[in-house]
Amino acid sequence: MTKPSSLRNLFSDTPSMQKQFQTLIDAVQPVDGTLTEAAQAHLDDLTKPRGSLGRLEEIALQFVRATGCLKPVLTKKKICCFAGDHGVAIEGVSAFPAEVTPQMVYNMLSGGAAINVLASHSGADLDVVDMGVNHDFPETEGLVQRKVGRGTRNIAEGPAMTEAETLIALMAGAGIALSAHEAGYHLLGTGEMGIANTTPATALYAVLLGIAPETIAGRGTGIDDQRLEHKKTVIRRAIEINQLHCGTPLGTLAALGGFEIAGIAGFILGAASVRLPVVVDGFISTAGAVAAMKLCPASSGYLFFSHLSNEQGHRTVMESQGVRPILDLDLRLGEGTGGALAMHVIEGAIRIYNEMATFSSACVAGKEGE
Ligand SMILES: Cc1cc2ncn([C@H]3O[C@H](COP(=O)(O)O)[C@@H](O)[C@H]3O)c2cc1C
Ligand SMILES: O=C(O)c1cccnc1
Repeated sequence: MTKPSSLRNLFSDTPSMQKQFQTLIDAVQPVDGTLTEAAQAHLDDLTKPRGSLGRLEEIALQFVRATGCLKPVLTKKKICCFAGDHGVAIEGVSAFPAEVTPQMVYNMLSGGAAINVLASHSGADLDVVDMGVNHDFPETEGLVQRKVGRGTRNIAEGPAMTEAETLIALMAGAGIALSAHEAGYHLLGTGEMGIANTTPATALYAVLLGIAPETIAGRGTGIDDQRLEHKKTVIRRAIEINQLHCGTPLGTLAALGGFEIAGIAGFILGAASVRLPVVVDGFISTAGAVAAMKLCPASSGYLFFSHLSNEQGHRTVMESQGVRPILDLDLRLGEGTGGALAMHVIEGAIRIYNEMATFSSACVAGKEGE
């Protein structure tokens, strides 16, 4: 499926790409834990019993630590939906044909997809990023062109991408986050579109987290029992055939990932390098996040896991990371939909932190005995 692309030719110098990528990773600093005490004291001084806003308080603390700012601003939000095709679609692992990837990109560009509605509902701007769709799109507003190839190779037969292609996709994602930072965004969200991409996501989890793939392989777009068994076989074959390439997180991402998944991982690393928090969507976006955290553990503090996907396996993955996602709405769509919804909650938490009165400013008596 993959053909040479102009982008790939531009960056064919792998050592220099590796150097650039290392510079990006080195720029990611751990979140600022020294602010926790002051931020907690502020939360405790607001006119409410201590801790009564539960996870909103935790979210506000995390946002302060991530941004390194005791008075954080959160008004401008952007969701980037990364799109890519997958060679493994030919194995019949999805309930839908691969043509749906470009068709859904067009749908997003004309405003008709779920993510258009929910991004607009949460006041977030939306860009669709062509990381590797097997179709040439005309220049369109809202479409960011970063095509690395026209779909990955079939992971059941060998590596999805070369390490060079993976570095290009990672750096493209990082560049998009850096541009968003320059444009003044305060919070980013991930999304994805790519028929068959629950298959590489599952294979990545299995290898990066050491989880048996059959326990986390799910129905994706709605495959039946027979196709699910076949999908598990395909994933097992992909892991086996790519074993030699999976010695490092980068090698694993290249062998078993996808252009949009690598784009998401890079997007997260780019955002983390400039202390820009990212809301991670569901099952596939989380695979990009896990890859980012394996490549650079310090990036984890910048991530808000938006929701628990209904896709089989997401709970196991979240538990393995010690994460309790913000929402649990039985969503299993992707595109960034869960992230868009969780932005409401995060924005609510920051408004609470910034706008509530304190006991002294509102002349409210404190807890008896204190
Ligand atoms: C119409 C349509 C819209 C979507 N929006 C997101 N996905 C989601 O489903 C796909 C992954 O599931 P699988 O691995 O089973 O193919 C991805 O494109 C994901 O974004 C969609 C899928 C379809 C069919
Ligand atoms: O949770 C998700 O993101 C998801 C689940 C199934 C299919 N597509 C996306």
